[in-house]
Amino acid sequence: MTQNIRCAVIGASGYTGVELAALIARHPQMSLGGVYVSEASLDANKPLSQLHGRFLGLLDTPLTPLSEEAFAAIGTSHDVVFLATEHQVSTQLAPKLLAQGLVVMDLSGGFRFADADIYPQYYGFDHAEPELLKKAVYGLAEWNAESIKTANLVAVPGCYPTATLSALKPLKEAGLLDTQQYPVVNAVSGVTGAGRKASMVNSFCEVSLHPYGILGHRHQPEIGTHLGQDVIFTPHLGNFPRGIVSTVTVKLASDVTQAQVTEAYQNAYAGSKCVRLYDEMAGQSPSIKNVVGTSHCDLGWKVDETSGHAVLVAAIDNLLKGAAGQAIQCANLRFGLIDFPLEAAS
Ligand SMILES: NC(=O)C1=CN([C@@H]2O[C@H](COP(=O)(O)OP(=O)(O)OC[C@H]3O[C@@H](n4cnc5c(N)ncnc54)[C@H](OP(=O)(O)O)[C@@H]3O)[C@@H](O)[C@H]2O)C=CC1
Ligand SMILES: CC(=O)N[C@@H](CCC(=O)OP(=O)(O)O)C(=O)O
Repeated sequence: MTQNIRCAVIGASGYTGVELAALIARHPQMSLGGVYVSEASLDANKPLSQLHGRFLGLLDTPLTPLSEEAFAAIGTSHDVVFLATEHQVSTQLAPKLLAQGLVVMDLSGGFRFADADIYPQYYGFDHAEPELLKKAVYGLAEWNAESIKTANLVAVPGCYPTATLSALKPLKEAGLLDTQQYPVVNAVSGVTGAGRKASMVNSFCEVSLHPYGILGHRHQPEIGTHLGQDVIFTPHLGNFPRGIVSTVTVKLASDVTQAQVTEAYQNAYAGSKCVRLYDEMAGQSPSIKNVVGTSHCDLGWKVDETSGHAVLVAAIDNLLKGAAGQAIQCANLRFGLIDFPLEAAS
């Protein structure tokens, strides 16, 4: 049980960063070291709890501006750095942190593809570290556990891909999907998915419920790449703070039954503390209400054996299983720690 993994969080004032800091502070085998913002941040030196009142008395640590000096010193007092920063910022910071001998858990999309050609089209910049892309491990914790255990750079998946891949992969791996038909993914996210920085798009009076990024969102190739089959993905922004429901319609291979689909899920997630399977026969369905504030991924499914289609449903908290919670799951695997927060009381 004794371990003390020293953790830093860069981007700690943001929505995922503060969740990370809170999880680390409560982790029985981790300690929270530096919490950083950009050098010119308006929030530099403010206590984290001044920005996020929920953590008053729990996270009063001041935010350190990431000067060159502060950056150079991170390696002397930490084992792992969590990057809760924008994609291109992560691609600039990660190589220098790895060179300091640190393990890096990156929450951005900066290292989720081995192929650098994806970046100009879907992220709007040329990737400066194409060789490092090949070394990064995709941190979908239930599916890549063995590789994560030895990785120095983990690319924690996006929130929509976490929910959607968790629903699709058991069927794909069991050979139950019709490979000629694109799975169709419609997902709704709360507004924290867009980050803490104010913008017209995520302002309270502007958000109702609408699709966005139609046929061009960067999570479409992320899901397709890590599934091994292209999909149609349409995200929607909903007027609630946090949580994602992803509803996926698939064409199944010939003669696949409800019982086979159920068996695929049960086999894939046997022993998983994080993934919870809903019993459709009992009339339950995954919902945001049941996962917000937790690192669970709730899954449900129903097969129409006549038409050969199935509808799969996944629900997660975008800031926890969709970001900070999964990053901690990956760090637990990497350092051989207990399964906090799903094992320990939170
Ligand atoms: N929100 C979500 O649901 C999810 C987000 N992600 C990804 O996680 C990352 C963080 O997202 P989120 O928490 O929403 O973002 P936020 O916008 O809420 O926070 C960004 C953080 O980065 C800091 N920052 C900005 N520039 C720098 C810099 N150059 N150096 C150091 N710190 C910097 C900001 O502080 P300041 O500007 O004051 O310096 C702030 O603390 C992003 O890559 C996002 O795509 C992944 C999955 C889900
Ligand atoms: C509601 C909302 O805006 N969500 C974000 C996805 C957040 C996420 O998972 O982020 P990354 O892949 O960027 O790390 C979006 O659609 O861009």
